[in-house]
Amino acid sequence: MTSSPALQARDLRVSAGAQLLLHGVQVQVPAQRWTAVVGPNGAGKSTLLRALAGLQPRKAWQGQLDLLGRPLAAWSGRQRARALSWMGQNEAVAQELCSYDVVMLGRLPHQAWLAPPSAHDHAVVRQCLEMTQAWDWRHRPLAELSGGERQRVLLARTLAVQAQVVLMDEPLANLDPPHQSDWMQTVQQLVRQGHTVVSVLHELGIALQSEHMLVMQAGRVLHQGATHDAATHAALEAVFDQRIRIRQVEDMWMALPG
Ligand SMILES: Nc1ncnc2c1ncn2[C@@H]1O[C@H](COP(=O)(O)OP(=O)(O)OP(=O)(O)O)[C@@H](O)[C@H]1O
Repeated sequence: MTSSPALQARDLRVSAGAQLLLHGVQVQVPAQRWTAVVGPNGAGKSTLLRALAGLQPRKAWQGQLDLLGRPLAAWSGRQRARALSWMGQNEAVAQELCSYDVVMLGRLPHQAWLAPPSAHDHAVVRQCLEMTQAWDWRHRPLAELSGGERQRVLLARTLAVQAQVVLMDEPLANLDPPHQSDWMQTVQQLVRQGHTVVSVLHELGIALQSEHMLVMQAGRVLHQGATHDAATHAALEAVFDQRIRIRQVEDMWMALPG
């Protein structure tokens, strides 16, 4: 790894009551790269992502978590909200808010207490809604939108933070294939601009286009490394019980039925 990692977990244990969900994992997320977190249902992907985002209650985890080279605890809430943006799975967002206002929530870490949004905030919100092709329904409340439309508004909100590190849990849920492809291009653009992106993905075809991969199973990180390494492909095949095969088809890595 050439520069220091954007996110680092050392001997990270996360528990829920008496149950251990993550068993002392070591993770290094390279800066300015796209990392995909993959593995079967219940492997601990969301649990890990939430911990890296600092969203696990303090009593639920042990170990060390660093964001951009500093312990998470050393960041103020506001600093962290600017440096790291988060898109969760089935997030509770006020359904009565119109899409525009939902995306404006992404600008909160940049605004002074009770200050109205600046012209720049409005420009960023517009740009992000246009990027995810959600501008047309900016006046509609979230409750009225389809699953995919809603997801694109939430993606726009995540982008509106303009954070250095962007974490997304199953961002492709409900997106149709063209919008999945758009999402991938947005991520690649973010990385070209110097951002770090980490996404939990079940869509292995898309995950295989990432640069770095964390392969999880049963609360452990079985493997982490360059997505195109043979060892990463072997780990992927192993965690899915050899029921998939990773093959290159016309210059593109794909997951095929085993
Ligand atoms: N609050 C909780 N209390 C008890 N068990 C939990 C809790 N949160 C998660 N778990 C369990 O921890 C394990 C990992 O859950 P997690 O959501 O991290 O998995 P995942 O890899 O993201 O799964 P999926 O692909 O199905 O979304 C699962 O077995 C889940 O049931």
